Amino acid sequence: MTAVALTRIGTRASRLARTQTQTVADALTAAGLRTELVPMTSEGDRSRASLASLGGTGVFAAVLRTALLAGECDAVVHSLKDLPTTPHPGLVVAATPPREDARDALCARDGLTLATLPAGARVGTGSPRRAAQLRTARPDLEVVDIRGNVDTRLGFVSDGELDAVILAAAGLRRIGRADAITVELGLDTWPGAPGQGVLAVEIREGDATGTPLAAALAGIHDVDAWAAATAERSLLATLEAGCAAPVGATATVSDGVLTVSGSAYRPGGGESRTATASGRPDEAAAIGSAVAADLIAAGAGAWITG
Ligand SMILES: NCc1[nH]cc(CCC(=O)O)c1CC(=O)O
Repeated sequence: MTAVALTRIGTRASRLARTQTQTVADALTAAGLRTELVPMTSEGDRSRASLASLGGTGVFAAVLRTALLAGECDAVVHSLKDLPTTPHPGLVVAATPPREDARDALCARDGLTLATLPAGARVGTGSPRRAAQLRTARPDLEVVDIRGNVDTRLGFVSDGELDAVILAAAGLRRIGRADAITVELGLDTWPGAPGQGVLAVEIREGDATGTPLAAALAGIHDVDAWAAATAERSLLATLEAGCAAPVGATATVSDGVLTVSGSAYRPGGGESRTATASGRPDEAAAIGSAVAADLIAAGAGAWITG
């Protein structure tokens, strides 16, 4: 009798990370693998310092990737929007399951909306994109820079310190806190981060072909989520921007056509540019960079590097 090898899946300790990783583990178990979660703490979780001072994009992913390469686990699950756009040597994203909600959500006290928040209301976010979108939509609000996991951020509203926070709808749904959402912000006027709502399962390159793990991951891979994420991330990479850039992107596949829209915001608010293109899903990367080139041509470059 041959025992099924154990697949160890590394995860950060936050409730969101554990829930996301468990979802993937359950799907792999259903596909016949034996799985086990291996919790890890990243510098991004330990520290309250700004993300930029910790090294920016990728601080959350770094510990998991090191453990994966060291053989301490066999797979890791990332929120794709937190993953740098440059591939990591020796590792591959082997699966993106079907996308969750790509929208941002306003979580406000007393059921308030973006339109009904009173002038001067304090709205928390640590994201330069969300801050710029807020300053553009409602220059009369006070944007407050916050850090912390999803529960910590929601706590700022329930304890009265803030009037609202903006979070990803996907994360709130995954941890069962959709009840905190007062408004889902429409992607047309409020695009989310490139890759938002998409999970990425990363494994060692050497395990990517001919293994039971690769076969099981192929079974949970969603080609539309992959095409959309590829286009959005290519847009970000062409802008030479990271997850902290004031850039939103939204791509969808419908009737075999991939449509990609990107928006860049002046960090202080008041101005933005949007560009759109469409084509075949297998041209996702090229379409994403074409949209980025249009944004640069329209003058958005200064907001990203400056
Ligand atoms: N940067 C933190 C982060 N990374 C992924 C998610 C939510 C899940 C997702 O977008 O897939 C969140 C929380 C948030 O932005 O509210």
